[in-house]
Amino acid sequence: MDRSASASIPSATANGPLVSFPLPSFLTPFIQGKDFSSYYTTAAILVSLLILEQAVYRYKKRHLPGAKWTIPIIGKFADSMSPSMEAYKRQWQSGDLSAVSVFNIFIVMASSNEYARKILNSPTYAEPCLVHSAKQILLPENWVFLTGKTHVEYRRGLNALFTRKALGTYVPIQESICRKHLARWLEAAKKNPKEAQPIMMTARHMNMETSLGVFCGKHIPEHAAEEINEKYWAITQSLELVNFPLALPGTKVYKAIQARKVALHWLELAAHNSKIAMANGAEPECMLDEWVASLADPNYKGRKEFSDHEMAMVLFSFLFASQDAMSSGLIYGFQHLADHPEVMAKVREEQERVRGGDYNQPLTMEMMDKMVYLQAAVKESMRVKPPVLMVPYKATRAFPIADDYTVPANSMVIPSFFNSLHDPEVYPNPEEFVPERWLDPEGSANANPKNYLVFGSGPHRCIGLEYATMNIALVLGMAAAMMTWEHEVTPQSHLSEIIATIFPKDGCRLKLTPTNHAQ
Ligand code: HEM
Repeated sequence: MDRSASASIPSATANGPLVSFPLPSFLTPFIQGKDFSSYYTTAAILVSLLILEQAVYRYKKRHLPGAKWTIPIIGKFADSMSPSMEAYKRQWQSGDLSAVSVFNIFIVMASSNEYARKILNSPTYAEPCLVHSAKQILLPENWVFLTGKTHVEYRRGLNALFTRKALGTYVPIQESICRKHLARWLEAAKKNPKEAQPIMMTARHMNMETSLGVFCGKHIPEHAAEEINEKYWAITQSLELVNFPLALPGTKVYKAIQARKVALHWLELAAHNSKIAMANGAEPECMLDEWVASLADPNYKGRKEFSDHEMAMVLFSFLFASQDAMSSGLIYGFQHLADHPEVMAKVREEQERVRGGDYNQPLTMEMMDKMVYLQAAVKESMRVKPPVLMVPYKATRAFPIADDYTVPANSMVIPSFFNSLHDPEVYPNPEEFVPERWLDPEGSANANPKNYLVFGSGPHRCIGLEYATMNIALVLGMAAAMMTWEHEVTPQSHLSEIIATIFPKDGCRLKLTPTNHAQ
């Protein structure tokens, strides 16, 4: 071994190791010309760090269920790259609270209703942290990252966009876009009437156009909605728990950032156009108009000035929060109705009754209110297959979540909704799709609203929940009027793919046939 070069390294490490032992010959090429002692030092530091990593993990985990040792450095990274329902269920069933570590981020999963709700309703201890890439995609100044009082105040101003009056303004936009898309689906089905087609991407496309139509009305051109839709898939794909840290060209986060730039460009333009239209005395026709009108209302208390960029960021946060969740809810809605012909028949009967046999009559909020059975079916569909399985929060300080366990400060703490929504005490036969359970006001489902965590709970509870439920009902009701659909069940139909939200693994393959009411 050539140690002659040792004189050239700093004196503090030049004296060689305290204990020497023979080195395997395969290592010698790597240490040619280097001071051997530095390798011992480096190795000792590395081993100490790895031991420390395990000790810290064990110290934080205490008695919680979870692996006794964490995989050095990466932890359960591989699992987080390819999440599966089965693995999640195992985790949730391992305990009301359980522990994992990914890249040294210590994570506490909360699966019971009590603990999930406690996290969502303890803003002094925990705040949403979304996925790792969210700040790069949404921009750090986006309102969704506000916390505490500033968040509450900002959000209060946005409530004007989801009042019953505002929702009523959106119904005609939703209806016309829905009719247009379903007619397109039927046109495409005509070319190959015997073959089922997956609705995964076509349903996403309809949702995107509906959202942009509702948010921006005529202030955004149709081709912009096409462009945003085309690029948006890059954003969905970037929503992994942990991403490659640098947004270098070619990475998923880089592509998502490019997609956001396109979306923000069009949304800013729409905000600008809405302000001009409202200043010229137009009636509100979309969400932006409702917002501008609410700011001009003399009774409105709160901040009155929002730049085009700020408005665009709010709309983009809505798109970000809704595109995947709404698509998941809608696609499972189609699948559940097709798999339960007895429910489908009741939905059709209700459509006939509420529309009085006139399928050209424009839909209104009052008509939507009368579709009680359809609404129960939508609620039940999202209970059985909750679009959002869990929401990552961060413990902003030591969080005494249970008598015998405190979540260490800066840990991730993840309330999971599945067990609450599948609690057999509240929802007997929880795996079964039974809309009737929502029709009995005294029944256990309605008596335990705290279990229905589809939209979260507490200060960050979904702001768009009424709109989302109404939109899914509107599309399914319209589809029930315009077509029949048959589900081609494959071995993958009842397995869930997790891409930010959950989807049937085969994309939900449907064979569509027009009814007499499809124009
Ligand atoms: C089926 C569709 C949807 C589902 C299942 C869903 C679910 C959720 C969930 C679970 C949360 C987190 C709640 C919490 O932390 O407690 C959330 C938050 C949020 N959702 Fe939704 N959502 C849906 C549609 C929408 C729509 C249509 C919009 C807007 C138009 C929207 C806007 C938001 C926003 C802005 C937040 C964050 C609220 C805040 O931090 O204050 N969501 N949603």
